Amino acid sequence: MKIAIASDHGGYSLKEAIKKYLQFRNIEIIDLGTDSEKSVDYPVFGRACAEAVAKGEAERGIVCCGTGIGISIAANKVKGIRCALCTDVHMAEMAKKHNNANILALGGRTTEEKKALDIIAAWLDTEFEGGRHQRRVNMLDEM
Ligand SMILES: O=C(CO)[C@H](O)[C@H](O)[C@H](O)COP(=O)(O)O
Repeated sequence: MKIAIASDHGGYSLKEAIKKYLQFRNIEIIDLGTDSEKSVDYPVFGRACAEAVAKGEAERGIVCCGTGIGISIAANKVKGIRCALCTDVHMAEMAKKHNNANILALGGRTTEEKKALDIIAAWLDTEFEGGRHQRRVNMLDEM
């Protein structure tokens, strides 16, 4: 599996920790920036990650900003993207089971690192349930 990852300055430190975790799991990474804690604009990075997933350059994406809110809004503007901002493991499981979220958003200033990695593990290791949820995902993708 290949995962595209991007953040603004508020999510930079968490992004770097996530990269180490994904490497530990032998997951290939496309790092779309940012490269430091210097202030940047989250829409640029949310869009870059979303476009990489929408074009099939990566199967999934992870985006981080201070809260995860702004960068998830940006990612969800790209057609075909279902970006879920998750603040606990249950939300991450449901984001995959019911929504088949192809991008996960996390807050670098709101979710501590260990919890963020648990959330990522849940999202990666949970299967989409399909069935009635596929119908609803299809409706989302037509919007
Ligand atoms: O987009 C956000 C909130 O919805 C993110 O938290 C940003 O990282 C945040 O807005 C950046 O704020 P800063 O004061 O410019 O560091």
